[in-house]
Amino acid sequence: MKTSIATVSVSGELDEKLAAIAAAGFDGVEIFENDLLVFDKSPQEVARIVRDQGLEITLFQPFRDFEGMPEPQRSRNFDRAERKFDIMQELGTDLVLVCSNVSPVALGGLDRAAADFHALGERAARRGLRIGYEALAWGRHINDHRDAWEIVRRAGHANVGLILDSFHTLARKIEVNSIRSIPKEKIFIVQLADAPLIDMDLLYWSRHYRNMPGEGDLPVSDFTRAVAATGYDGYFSLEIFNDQFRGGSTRMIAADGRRSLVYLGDQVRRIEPDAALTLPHLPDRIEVEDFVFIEFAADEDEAQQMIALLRVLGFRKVARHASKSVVVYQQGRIRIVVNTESVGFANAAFNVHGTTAYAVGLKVADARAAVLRAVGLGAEEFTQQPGPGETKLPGVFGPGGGVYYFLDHGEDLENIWTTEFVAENENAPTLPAGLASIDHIAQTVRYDELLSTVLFYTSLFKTEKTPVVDIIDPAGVVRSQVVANETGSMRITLNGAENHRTLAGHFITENFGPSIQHVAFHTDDILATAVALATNGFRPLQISRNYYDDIEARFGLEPDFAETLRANNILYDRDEGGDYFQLYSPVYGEGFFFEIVQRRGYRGYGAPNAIFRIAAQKRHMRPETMPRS
Ligand SMILES: O=C(O)c1ccc(O)c(O)c1
Ligand SMILES: [Mg+2]
Repeated sequence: MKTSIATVSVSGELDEKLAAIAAAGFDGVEIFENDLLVFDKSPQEVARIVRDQGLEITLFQPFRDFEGMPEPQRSRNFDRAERKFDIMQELGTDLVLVCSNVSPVALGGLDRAAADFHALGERAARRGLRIGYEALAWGRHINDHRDAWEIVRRAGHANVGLILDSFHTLARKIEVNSIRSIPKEKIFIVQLADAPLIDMDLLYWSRHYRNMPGEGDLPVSDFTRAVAATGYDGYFSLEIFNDQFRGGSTRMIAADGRRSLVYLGDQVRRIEPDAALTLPHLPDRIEVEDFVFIEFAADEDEAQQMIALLRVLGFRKVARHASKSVVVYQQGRIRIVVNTESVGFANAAFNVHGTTAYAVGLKVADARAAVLRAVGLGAEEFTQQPGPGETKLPGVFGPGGGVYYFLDHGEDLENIWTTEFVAENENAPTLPAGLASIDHIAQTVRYDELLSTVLFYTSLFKTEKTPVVDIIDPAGVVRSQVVANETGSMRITLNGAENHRTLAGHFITENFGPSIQHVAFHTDDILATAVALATNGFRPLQISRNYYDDIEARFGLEPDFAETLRANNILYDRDEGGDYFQLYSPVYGEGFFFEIVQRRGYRGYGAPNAIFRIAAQKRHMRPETMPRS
C-alpha cells in the first residue's frame, strides 16, 4: 500500500511539513498550491527537498473551475492550465487534480465537460502529464463521483482519469459500491479523509472538520474496500482540512496520519482478500482480557501516603519484589503496584510528573503480538533492560508517555507474581471493602491530542469509541470520549482539557503532561462498600445536598433511598440498561482521585454527575493552587 498525504493536512512551513511527512514513513506527498506559493523557494528547489526526503510528489492541486465554462473564460482556462503544467514539470510531478466547477457561470452538460477534458488531455499528453478529475460534494453541476466518472469515460483520453475522495462520496451518502465497477487504471489517485458526523454545510464541514480515517464517524473502510475491490494498487493519500491540525504538532499529526492508513489498510485487507494492498504483516487488533495491574511511581514519602490510602480503601499488601523497592497491594482482582525505585523509568516518570500512575499491565492472548502490532502502527517499544533474574515485560509507550505492559498466559508472564515477587501475608489493620475489579481508567489529555489518543487505542486494541460528551467544569468545558471493548474488560475514558483552570486542565499543567487522572474500581454492593470504607476511616468526597433533592425528583427515587445515597455521598444515574452508583475519594495532590462504582446493566460513566463531582472536588482542593472559577 503506497501512502501519501497532502501538505495542507499538517501545520508549518513547507520544508517542516515535508520533513515530518517523510519521518512518519509516507511514500508520497500532494503539493497544495498555496503551500508552494507562500514558500520562498522555487518549484525546482522544492522538488529537490522532496527528493532528498525520499518522497515522491503524488499530485499538484487544486486546479479550479475548469470544465464547462463559456467563452472567454474557457480559453483563459486552457492558458491558465498551461501555466500550471509548467510548475508541475518544474516540481517533477505528472498529475494535477482538477476539482469540479463551482462557478455560477459554469454551464452544465456531461458532453460539454467531457469535450473540455478531452482537449485538456491532449495538451497534457504533449507534456507527458495527466489530469485527475474529482467531484466536490458542493460542485455546481458535478457533485457525485458517478457523474465525474461518466465525464472521464466520455472524455475517452488516456491522460484523463478519475480522482476519488472519500469525504465527497461519504458526506453525500453516495452508494460506495458504485466504485467497484470503475476500471482501476482510470482511478488516478484515491484521497482519504474521515469526519465527525455534524449536521452542517458540506463545504464548511469539509474545510474545517475532516480528520484521519478512524478518527471520525464516516464509513471510510467501506469506501476503501470498494476501491480495493477494483484491484487499484496506487496511492492512498490523506487530504485532511482540519483547523486543529493546522495549528497542531506537525510530527504528531503526520505520525497519526500514517498510523490511520496502516490501520485502515490492515482492516480492509482482512475483509477484502483480493485487495492489492501490500502491507507488512500485522497481528489483528488486540483483545484485552483484563487490567492486570496499575503501577504508581512515587518517592518514599509519597508512597507512604499512597499506601495509607490504599489501606483505607481495603487493600492488603500481598507481595514485594525480590530485589527492587516495589510492593503490590491487592483487593479482589485489582493489583496496585507501588514503585519507589531510585533508578529506571519509573523514577524518571516520578521526577517529571510527581506521584503518577505511569504504567498499566494488560492481560492479552499474545504479548509479543501486541508489541508487534503497536510497533507496526508506529508506537515506540518500551525496552528497559531487566535486572538479573527479572522477566522482561513486553511493553510499549502509550499516549502521554506512560507504559502499557502486555502479559499473556505464557509461563513466565503468568507466574510473575510468584517468581519475581515474595509473598507477604500482611495482617491488614483495615477491612476489605468489596472492591472487585477495575471498571475503567481515566486519562486526561490536551484537547488537541484527544483524536490522536483515541486513534492510538482503537487502532491497537479491539475497542470502539463513543461519541464525544461535553463535561461541564465550572471553569470550562472538558470533552470526554470513551474507548471500550464489548465485554467491558477494557474501558478507558479520555478527557480532553482545553484550559488549565478546569480540574482536568489543572492536572495536566501541574503534572507536566497527560496521564491517568483517576482509576475506578467496581463493587457489587456500593452500600456495603461505603459502610466498610467508613469503618476504615475513609472520608468520601462530600456532595452537595441540593444534588440529592434534584435526583430524587428527576428519577422519582424513594425519599429514604435518596437519603441513604446522600448520607453516603453516593452519586446516582440511570440509563436504558439500569442503575449506576458512584462514590469518590477526595482529590490527592494536583487532581488525582479514585472512584468506586457499581453498575447494574448501566453502560455509561455518569457524565451527568460530573459537574457535581467536579464542583465538590474543587471545594476540596487547596485554594492557593487551584483557581476557582
Ligand atoms: O475544499 C476544496 O476546495 C477542495 C479542494 C481540493 C480537494 O481535493 C478537495 O477535496 C476539496
Ligand atoms: Mg479531495
